[in-house]
Amino acid sequence: MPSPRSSRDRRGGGGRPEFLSLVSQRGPGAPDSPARRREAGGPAAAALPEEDCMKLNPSFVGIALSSLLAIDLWASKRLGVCAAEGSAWGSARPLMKVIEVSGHGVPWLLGTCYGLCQSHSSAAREVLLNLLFALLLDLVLVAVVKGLVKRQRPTHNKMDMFVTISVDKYSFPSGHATRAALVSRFILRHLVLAVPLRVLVVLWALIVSISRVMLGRHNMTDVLFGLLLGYALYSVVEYCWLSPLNAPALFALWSR
Ligand SMILES: CC(C)=CCC/C(C)=C/CC/C(C)=C/COP(=O)(O)O
Repeated sequence: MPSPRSSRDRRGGGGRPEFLSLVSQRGPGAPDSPARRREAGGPAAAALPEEDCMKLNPSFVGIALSSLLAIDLWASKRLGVCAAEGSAWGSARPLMKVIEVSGHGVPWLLGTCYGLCQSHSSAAREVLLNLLFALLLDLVLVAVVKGLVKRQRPTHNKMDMFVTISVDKYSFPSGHATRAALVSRFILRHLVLAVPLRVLVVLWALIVSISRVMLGRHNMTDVLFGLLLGYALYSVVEYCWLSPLNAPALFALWSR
């Protein structure tokens, strides 16, 4: 019966560490396997071929990513201080839930539609119509990414959120963070506000984002990616900006 030692030697160990992933990908019997090369010749033949070195990179990237995700899970759990009534900051949970509603899709959609119905100036109508377009685009994009990535919400999350749709059982990216970044960038660009109010808008976006982790709804990477996505999405909205010139039928509809 072969001893563990002899089977390690057969894989070409000989006291030197071996990258099993490479060996097992090619198989010990493959004609160009490192083991065969060592059997065939001197030190030059024992060196790893260039294509094998290239194949090492994905595993290093994989290890780096897994470590990052592990840190993300660990830190997000520690920061989930309002995840339940009994958590360290459980008494702040009701306030966090108010902040959650302030970044929810329903109030923003209803508020924008209400504003559109009430607006009498064409400039206000144009801005609000584009805000509505931005909010809908954001909902669709977040739903698509959540459906593709299918990352589960943190285990410490209590699923007691105000109005959700089916993909909201997934957590990547945070829809609240995406909306917060998108809406705040939109407001800063299209509303004339005094500096303190502009600061307040940015603070609101940050507080909504941080509260997602504190409530235990998300891991930090969900929120960070959400913020980036929302920020980038605003550029798309600006690029596709709807106006009476490029969408006359739409504006005619709202001016009736
Ligand atoms: C018109 C239409 C389909 C409205 C749906 C509005 C709605 C229910 C949006 C969901 C908002 C929500 C709960 C997002 C989840 O946010 P996370 O930060 O937890 O990802």
